[in-house]
Amino acid sequence: MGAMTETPAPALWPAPLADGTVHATVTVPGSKSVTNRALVLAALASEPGWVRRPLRSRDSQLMSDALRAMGVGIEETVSSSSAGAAASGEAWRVIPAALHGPTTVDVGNAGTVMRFLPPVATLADGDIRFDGDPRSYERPLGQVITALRTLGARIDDDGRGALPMTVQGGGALEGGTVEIDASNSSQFVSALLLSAPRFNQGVEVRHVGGNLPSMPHIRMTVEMLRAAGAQVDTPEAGGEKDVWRVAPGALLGRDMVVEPDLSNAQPFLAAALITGGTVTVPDWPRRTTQPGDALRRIFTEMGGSCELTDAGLVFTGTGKIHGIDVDLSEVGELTPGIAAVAALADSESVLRGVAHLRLHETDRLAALTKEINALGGDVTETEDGLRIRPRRMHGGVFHTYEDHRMATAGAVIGLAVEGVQIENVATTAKTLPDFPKMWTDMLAGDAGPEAGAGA
Ligand SMILES: O=C(O)C1=C[C@@H](OP(=O)(O)O)[C@@H](O)[C@H](O)C1
Ligand SMILES: C=C(OP(=O)(O)O)C(=O)O
Repeated sequence: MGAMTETPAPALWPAPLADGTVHATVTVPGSKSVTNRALVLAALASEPGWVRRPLRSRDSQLMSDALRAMGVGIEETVSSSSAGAAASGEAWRVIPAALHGPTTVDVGNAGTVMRFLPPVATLADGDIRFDGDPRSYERPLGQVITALRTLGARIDDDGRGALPMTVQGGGALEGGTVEIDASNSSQFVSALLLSAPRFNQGVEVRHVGGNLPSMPHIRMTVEMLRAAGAQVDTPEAGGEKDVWRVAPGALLGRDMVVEPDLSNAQPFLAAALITGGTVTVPDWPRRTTQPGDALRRIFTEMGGSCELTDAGLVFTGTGKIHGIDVDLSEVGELTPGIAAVAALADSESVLRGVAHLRLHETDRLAALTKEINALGGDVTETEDGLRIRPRRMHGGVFHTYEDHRMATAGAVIGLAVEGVQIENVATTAKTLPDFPKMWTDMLAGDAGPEAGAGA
């Protein structure tokens, strides 16, 4: 209906060029994956619990809004506890309740919400409709829908194996044994396991199919379930390969402290690597299931060095960046950031094992190839990843396809290439709403909510 109704083009954000080496301490907000699992487990518990230092972002907001819509109480508090730093700061009190519909869950473009909540909805009394961003209609969900039907659920969908759909919650789910092909997303396995203590028979999930990606995220699910009191059998604990079992039983209301999001630390560590500077990330866990921990190894192989100290992870670059030949199937969400660094390296890189990234926020293999090449780079898609030959790049618009990790990858390239403009940098709000400010603060010498506060 004419020009007045046209949506304005998203703003362009001039990615700052680094004018020297970066030296900063960057406090990274909580992990998306841990926050959204903690919320689900707390909502399914038999007593109230706490989620401390949660991530506050679009994906975690969608998760808490959806749980609230099904009846769960989530009270947001800020505590200045004398029990130590881990207990102070933002804390969400989660008060479980009988889940009910009718309601509609907006999943946005959050894989964790669109996969983890349909099993929860089977436990609700009433219809729970699932809808989301246009991309959510394209991201695979069919394996979860079919598995839930096998376990006793009633789901009304249009037969495409994707959103939108309605779970006709019956207040309980029988559970039992189910086979799924989770080669497109580890989240299918995590989804079935997370709610399984509340299924009458628990669950036995048997993955049948190609290579299962993102295993650390499945280990995160298992560890968090166990921390909440669930009994879980895993392949690692001497069980059958690709088979997980969760026994039925009550979940405890726990006090969970969310670790910093190590995958969101990636662009900041990359800045140290590229500029030959030092970036410290406080509270880097000594032991974690987060895939971002692999950055210590990967970015060291690409030319940096790091040390885990009492101040956190101290990562130092030399300004020299080496190419890498690496299988990223376990840590797929790190691919855009690694590709950005690889485009600036002194030799070719091959990133393997990540065909499933074509089904993420956007087709990440196509998007990275197109956008890096538009700046003069030389990237080709392979069957399961990317081949990146570094070449002198120039400025231009870096499109982000509503993918937070495309935006941060573009910012990394912009540190070394003048005139890169990131289209819709606001899309980083999916998991890191303060990214533009954190980035400019880092370049000024510090970043993060506690920076400069003497913390
Ligand atoms: O369970 C999780 O929290 C996640 C699992 C992974 O998904 P895929 O297995 O679909 O790659 C990861 O990429 C995503 O960012 C978060
Ligand atoms: C793949 C990702 O997200 P999602 O949880 O939406 O799958 C990601 O954050 O890289």
